[in-house]
Amino acid sequence: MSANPIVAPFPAARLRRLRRTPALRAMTTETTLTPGNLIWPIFVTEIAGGEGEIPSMPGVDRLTLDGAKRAAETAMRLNIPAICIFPHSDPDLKTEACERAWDPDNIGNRAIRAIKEVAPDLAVMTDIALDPYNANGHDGLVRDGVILNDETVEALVRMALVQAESGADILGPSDMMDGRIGALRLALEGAGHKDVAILSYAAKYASGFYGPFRDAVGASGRLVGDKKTYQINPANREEAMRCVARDLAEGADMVMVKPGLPYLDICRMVKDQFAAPTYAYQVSGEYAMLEGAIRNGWLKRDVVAESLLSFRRAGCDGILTYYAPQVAEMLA
Ligand SMILES: NCc1[nH]cc(CCC(=O)O)c1CC(=O)O
Repeated sequence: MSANPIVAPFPAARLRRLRRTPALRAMTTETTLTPGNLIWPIFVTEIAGGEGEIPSMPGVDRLTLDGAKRAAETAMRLNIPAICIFPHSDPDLKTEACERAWDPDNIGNRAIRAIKEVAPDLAVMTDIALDPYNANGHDGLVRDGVILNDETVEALVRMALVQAESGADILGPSDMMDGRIGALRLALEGAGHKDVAILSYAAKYASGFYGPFRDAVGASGRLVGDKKTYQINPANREEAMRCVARDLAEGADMVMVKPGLPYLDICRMVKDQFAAPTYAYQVSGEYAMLEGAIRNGWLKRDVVAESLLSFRRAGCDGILTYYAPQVAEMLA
């Protein structure tokens, strides 16, 4: 936005004139929020009795496969174009080698197929990272306390091909290893999955706001150390721009900034610099903050739509948010 608005001196300019009535306000609304802007992240469990509310995300449930199907139908009814699957996998089957990440019958892949059965037109997005299947909770393979980059990328490629085979429309690499987008794109082309899109978690920060998510997928107790050797330092902007530039150059179709609200400056920079499809993830900790305050009566529920509108104002084409169904219902 480089325009230089001309404002007449008062009283020639009375900026309140255009705020006076709902009609005038509607005419001068600059940004919009529609269900088409939303991607709905869901948690799917394979553990008997693992379904139900996530304590640190009140109002968000872990779903069974049947629950995931019902969510897909809800998304279709509400015109939410995409659902994003996060697996809650059996802790006894987590290993250091993470083999289950590329098992066609892991809960993530079963959920893709289940959703495609009932809602073939719904876009299904996945998560590509080893953490749901990793004994130590990291997104990458670990040897002697070091997160291995290149070996992890090979594992991610295996994981991605199986997800594509299972019917995923959009792959979401959330691991922050170097070189994964190029490797994924090459492998997808090679395997005939040329139309599978990649939404890269390109600017993903080492944030404290992921806490409730790690509870939701059962990774909290396991994580040894932190993710600072692969996720971006929250102090950095330029580094995020390099990550986005690199991922687009390697073949990402869309890019994401994560977390959302505390990183709106990054969203705006990405949109302005790269003019690519840009998404933000309003992460679990942001959900917990809003929902906690709302449930305590400290905030009214309309802050939810306001928070999502702020992403649109910051240049995002869409938002991954646990509030997707609630907001879509409100907008309907
Ligand atoms: N691959 C891990 C992953 N994928 C999505 C989220 C966070 C989402 C949220 O907090 O809502 C995380 C957590 C992490 O990096 O530890």
